[in-house]
Amino acid sequence: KIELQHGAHRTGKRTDADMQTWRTYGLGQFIHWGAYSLLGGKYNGEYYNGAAEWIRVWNKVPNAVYDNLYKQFNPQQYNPTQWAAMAKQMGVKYLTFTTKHHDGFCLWPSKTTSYTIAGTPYKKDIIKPLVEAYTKAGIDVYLYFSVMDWSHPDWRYDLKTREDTIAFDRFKKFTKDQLTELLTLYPETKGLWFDGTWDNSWKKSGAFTDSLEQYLKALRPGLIIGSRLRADDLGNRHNDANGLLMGDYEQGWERKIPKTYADVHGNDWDCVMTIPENGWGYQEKWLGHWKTSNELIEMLAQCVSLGGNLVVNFGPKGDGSFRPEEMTAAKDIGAWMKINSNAIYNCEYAGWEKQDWGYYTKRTGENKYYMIVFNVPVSGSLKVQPPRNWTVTKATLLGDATKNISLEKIDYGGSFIHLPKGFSTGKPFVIELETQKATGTGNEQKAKT
Ligand SMILES: Cc1ccc([C@@H]2N[C@@H](C)[C@@H](O)[C@H]2O)cc1
Repeated sequence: KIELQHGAHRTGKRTDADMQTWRTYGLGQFIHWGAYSLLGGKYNGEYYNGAAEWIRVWNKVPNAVYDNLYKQFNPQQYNPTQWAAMAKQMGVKYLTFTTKHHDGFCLWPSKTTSYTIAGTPYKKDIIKPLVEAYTKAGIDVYLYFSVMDWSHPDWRYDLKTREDTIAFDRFKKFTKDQLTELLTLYPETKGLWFDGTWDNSWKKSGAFTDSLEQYLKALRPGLIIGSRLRADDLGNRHNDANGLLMGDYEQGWERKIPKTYADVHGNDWDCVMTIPENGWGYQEKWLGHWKTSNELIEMLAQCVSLGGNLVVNFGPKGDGSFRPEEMTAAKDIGAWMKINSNAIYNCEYAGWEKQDWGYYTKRTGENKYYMIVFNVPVSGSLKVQPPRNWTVTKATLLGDATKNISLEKIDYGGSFIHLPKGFSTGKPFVIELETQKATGTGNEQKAKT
């Protein structure tokens, strides 16, 4: 064990009510919106082949051009009530929204810089009406904040000289002031989602990241902050030098999903996912493959089956409207959740042996299990093999309990669920299992020799 002043201060999961709620979400929405949304990954008729919100680093866009884009930001179609309604219909339980991305443009009227929404033709605070609309719709709001800020003269990638350190100390104060504004202006928000914390300057600021987190949590008791904020005494991020997670949940799953429960290391976690291949801000042209609604539903099932949440990203245009592909995804996922959300909300890792037909989830606190089925075997029968002395007592198809699906015990353990001949819904479906754990002497089930 390595002695650390600024490593993890807690082992194991947070057990308070705010974190219990976070665990129940299942499905979230990310929204990336800012000056980059005005370009959509394109400049002078050419497309940037990287992530659209990173277009400022493309040498074809002069910094002076990019840094003045905000003077055109005037989203007359911005309608946070409509955004919240779309998210509500989709079945989303929490939103993560970009208050400031790496470019430094603030979507709230910050007093710490002139590079804010107040300096745009739109003038008005974007965040307040958004927080109100989503909170009113019953969706919790989390604020994305990029520590790295390309617009700030005191930002440093590394601390090589005394001058660097003096400048970066000013930058740390600026960062703390901005975060204080956000927590003070938007008291209904539940957490902060940090990004832009991978550079050496931040890795060398472990003590500051620790005191900043403690300051923010004192300012807002219950605040939820992932593992992407902190660095320990030695510059380790996410896990400290002793392998302990620094944060309320693991925030490393960006555009990737754990393969097995072992990969989760007993942490809470969520996966943030783009619908197109890469790129979070609005991109006029989606290159390559983008996820179909069924693919997104399968990612959702995968995440919840391994004890996490899936957060699907949307990148509205500069005018505040969404792409048709995103609206379709929201509608399709919403239609599926309307029937099957019992397998997603308030659910956790089931711990049953995974079968080829899909994923198990378990309702927290109950002996209720769910089968989220993507692949029906050629036999039309789904094998369920719970741990020994668990038996399945009832199987019900969500959305159509009349469909008679029969249950047959298997002599070598578990059950078959026989689907009606020619059964197909054309999309993933869910079977709810009521189960019982056999009590008694336990020798009812002869161990096979
Ligand atoms: C290498 C890399 C750095 C930053 C990112 C940012 N994190 C995502 C959540 C987006 O904000 C993206 O710009 C993505 C990849």
